[in-house]
Amino acid sequence: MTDAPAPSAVPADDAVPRVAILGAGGKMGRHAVPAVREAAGLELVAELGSADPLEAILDAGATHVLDLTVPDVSPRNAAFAVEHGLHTVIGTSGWGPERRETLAAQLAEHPGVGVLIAPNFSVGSVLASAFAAKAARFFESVELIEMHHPAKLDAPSGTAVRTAELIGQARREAGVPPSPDATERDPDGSRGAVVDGVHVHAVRLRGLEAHQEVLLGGPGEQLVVRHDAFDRGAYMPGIVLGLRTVASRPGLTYGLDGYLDLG
Ligand SMILES: NC(=O)C1=CN([C@@H]2O[C@H](COP(=O)(O)OP(=O)(O)OC[C@H]3O[C@@H](n4cnc5c(N)ncnc54)[C@H](OP(=O)(O)O)[C@@H]3O)[C@@H](O)[C@H]2O)C=CC1
Ligand SMILES: O=C(O)C1=N[C@H](C(=O)O)C[C@H](O)C1
Repeated sequence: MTDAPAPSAVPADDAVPRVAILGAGGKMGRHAVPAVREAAGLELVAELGSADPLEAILDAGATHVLDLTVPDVSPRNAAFAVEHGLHTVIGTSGWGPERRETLAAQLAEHPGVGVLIAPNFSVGSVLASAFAAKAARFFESVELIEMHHPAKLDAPSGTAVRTAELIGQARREAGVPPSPDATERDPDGSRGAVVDGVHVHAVRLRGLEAHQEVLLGGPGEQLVVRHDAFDRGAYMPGIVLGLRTVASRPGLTYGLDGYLDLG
């Protein structure tokens, strides 16, 4: 089984994170269960699904929660975990600014509790988003295409939103004007969603897993930053890293890049 890609201290025995996985029977959960079970310095104490009460987390003596559920229930799960002083790693999508603000406010009342919201656990994806953000100020135009399997519940993807936010911030800080666009008429929304000034297009296609392209355009040239996740194994090292690290980072961390030394 894969292990964490970046160095992170394996805690002493008395501080071994005791992990409850919410959504253990889902596509992500089914990979995360063996990954957590086999990771040095982590103990898996509960595998929970939608039929289980959240109190089962406490009954199992968990110190950490890994949320891999659905956008509608993830905020309720996180609020329960924080209320009970449990460090929490969230992979579920749908954590927009309002939800993050609410959670940060709750965390302020529970100093010492750490929460990581990781829109993407894949180190390659996190790097692709960082590269795109770094490049964004050098190009007039930027648009994003995210492509996923058709079972995905939300659009645009959490990764696309996070990437667009990073790009938007980089362009704002550099004083880059909006991408040029002469569109006058778009009754059917063909130009996609606009997230932080970035047009985001979502594709749902049988055969795909999780893919993203950031298109950056300047006079006479294009740079494409693309990432492909072919298998959910791509996310497991990031999950293990998150679980090993979250207790040492009180408060809210948004993005696995917060735990990676990207410079
Ligand atoms: N951050 C990242 O790197 C990644 C994030 N994701 C995100 O993770 C989430 C899960 O994805 P995926 O595994 O593909 O989705 P699935 O639909 O396969 O699984 C979701 C699981 O959530 C469970 N669930 C629903 N409600 C509850 C509840 N109240 N308590 C506990 N469990 C519940 C369901 O359990 P049951 O079967 O019992 O109903 C189901 O097994 C999505 O939001 C997805 O976008 C996906 C890939 C990577
Ligand atoms: O649902 C998925 O599959 C994925 N969801 C996450 C997202 O919304 O960004 C991460 C990855 O894209 C796979």
